[in-house]
Amino acid sequence: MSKIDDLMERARQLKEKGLTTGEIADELNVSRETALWLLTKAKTERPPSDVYVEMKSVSSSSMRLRGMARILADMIIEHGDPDVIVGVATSGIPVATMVAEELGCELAIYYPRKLKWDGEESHVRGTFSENFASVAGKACVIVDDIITTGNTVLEVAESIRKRGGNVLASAVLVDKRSQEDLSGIPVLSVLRVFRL
Ligand SMILES: O=P(O)(O)OC[C@H]1O[C@H](OP(=O)(O)OP(=O)(O)O)[C@H](O)[C@@H]1O
Repeated sequence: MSKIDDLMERARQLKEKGLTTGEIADELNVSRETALWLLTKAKTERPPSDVYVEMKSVSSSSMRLRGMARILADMIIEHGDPDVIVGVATSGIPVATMVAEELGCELAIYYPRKLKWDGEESHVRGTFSENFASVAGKACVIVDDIITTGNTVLEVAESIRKRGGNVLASAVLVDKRSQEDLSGIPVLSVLRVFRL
């Protein structure tokens, strides 16, 4: 099965489970336009300009993830001296844990709004887990696996600031947005995807 066929099948299965096009886009880490194309036009029209990043070869191995975490940790220390690494659920948690260990930082966990969305409530907020470190009064670095639109990082940054924390930077394995910063927050990444 080709990668496109595989993605079409995954998109179809997610749709059957009741996910919206936006949720399918998040799940597959592609743009909304690409998710819609996979669901409706992949057999007839050329795809929108987008890239699909296969993370499984890294995320299925803790040893490989540790290698990536070391690279991020090395980049983070050039940007300051964080107290707390904020891991974004779900896929950001393993790499954030390893980055925190590398840097000797505390670990906080943030559950983004979209993970709590149940299709009804529009006022749902993301939350920090009470079982991990607090961000209040601390220098924080947000760690996730991938940036697609940047909305998740911006949501986490807003929540950190509301709780009295300071955002030093965000650090991800792959940055599909490819800009130096997100509303002034430096974006550090192992790989950055540029559209030509
Ligand atoms: O830059 P954005 O457009 O906000 O997208 C990036 C977010 O999307 C992915 O999460 P996903 O919703 O797939 O959940 P997961 O962490 O459970 O894989 C990824 O892990 C980031 O958290």
